[in-house]
Amino acid sequence: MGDVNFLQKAIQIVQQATEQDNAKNYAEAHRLYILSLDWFTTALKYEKSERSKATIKAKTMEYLQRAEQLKEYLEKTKNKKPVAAMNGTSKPSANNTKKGGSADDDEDVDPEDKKRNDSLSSSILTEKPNVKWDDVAGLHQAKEYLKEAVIFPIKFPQMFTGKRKPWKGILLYGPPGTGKSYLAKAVATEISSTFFSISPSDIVTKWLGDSEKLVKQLFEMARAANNSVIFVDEIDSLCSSRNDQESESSRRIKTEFLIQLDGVGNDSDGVLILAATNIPWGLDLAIRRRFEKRIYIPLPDPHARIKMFQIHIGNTPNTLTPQDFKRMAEMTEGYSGADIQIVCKDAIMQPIRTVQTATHFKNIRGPSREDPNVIVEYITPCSPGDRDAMEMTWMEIDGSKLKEPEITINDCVKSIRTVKPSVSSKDLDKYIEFTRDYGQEV
Ligand SMILES: Nc1ncnc2c1ncn2[C@@H]1O[C@H](COP(=O)(O)OP(=O)(O)OP(=O)(O)O)[C@@H](O)[C@H]1O
Repeated sequence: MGDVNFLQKAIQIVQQATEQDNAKNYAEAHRLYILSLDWFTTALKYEKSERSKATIKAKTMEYLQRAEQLKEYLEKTKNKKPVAAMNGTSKPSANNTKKGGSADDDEDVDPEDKKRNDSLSSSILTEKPNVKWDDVAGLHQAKEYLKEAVIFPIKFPQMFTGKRKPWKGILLYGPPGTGKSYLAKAVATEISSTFFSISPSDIVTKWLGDSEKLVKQLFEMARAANNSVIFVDEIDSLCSSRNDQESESSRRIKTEFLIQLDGVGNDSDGVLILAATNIPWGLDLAIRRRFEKRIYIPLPDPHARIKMFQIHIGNTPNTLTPQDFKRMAEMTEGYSGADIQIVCKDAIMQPIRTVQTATHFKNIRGPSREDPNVIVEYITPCSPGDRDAMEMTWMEIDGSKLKEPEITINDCVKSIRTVKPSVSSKDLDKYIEFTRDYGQEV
């Protein structure tokens, strides 16, 4: 789905949210506002125009604030505190109560609370993705830092006594698609202890109440689990720099994060906070300072790009040579890991397109899929001029007889030409500047 669709989808949902808001269906309006934020955030990632990005960001902030207003209203209503009904604008209007407009539906104490808590706990508790260190191409120094920060303290606790303490907070930052979340998944896979993975929507969406209590609960769980990692993806959405537009709820979440990051009043030993952002300059300064290690995750170098092509083409049948991989790496200067993954996914589909568009096929012999020692007959696409060419289409072929063509360098070159890099050199300058001032080159 192209980025234009992401934006259209976001606008469509937020229109529904506004309709529900105006109809005073505040719970549904809140849900739709939050849902639209996910789509706006995704559209933002793929948006190239700075002007459009600024507009999307402003609208996203506006809808987030409205969602938080509704959340606070719903929370207060739920707790039976009389409050002015939302008048559909961004602020509750005092005169609404004069009109008897207060929508204080007398709900009983909401039995859903516990269910929300449980569902939230399950959504943020341990996940064990199957990503090995070797699946992450390049980023050797970042991997070493993460092993030093996470693996060593668990494997060799005796080394971390007295003044030698494990790192408490590591911030991974860099352009979109460079492997920050992928590295976190590798950490989750490689460590034996508990890995908590949360995204901003977990904190804001699923809890119609004080999100900061959730942040506190999360850290308490992590401390109880001992030697655990909390991974916060897109932390800039939760802890952006202070501004007078931010809502009360955002302020409370940030304050709670600060308290927990400092381990104030709690023994937070054994908890590592790993966070990722592609907007490090948007982070609240106090939050940024509490991440002792700030590691820049850059675009991959040619060697890492070769490795990425090998990882993402994998064992799909292909005729690629080491020279071909080198050539693809040279052609993809400025591509992120995510861009290369998309190139590989497209290249892997090329043989399917060859079969779909072929007008001639021929018989070949090859090892059986069931038993490579047995040679069987297959049928595969060929050019019309081929000596054994038979004019037919794929619809006339018996499924198991088809031998799809192998991926060739031409397939890959065609895919590279259709997939453009998602990071501009202007974006890179901002990361280089941030790294010079606050970060660590790896
Ligand atoms: N270093 C890498 N090695 C192998 N694959 C990679 C690497 N970096 C990115 N990828 C591929 O790109 C996909 C997206 O990467 P990832 O989600 O880690 O990006 P990110 O840096 O977290 O991006 P964002 O900031 O947009 O969240 C991964 O699932 C993986 O398939």
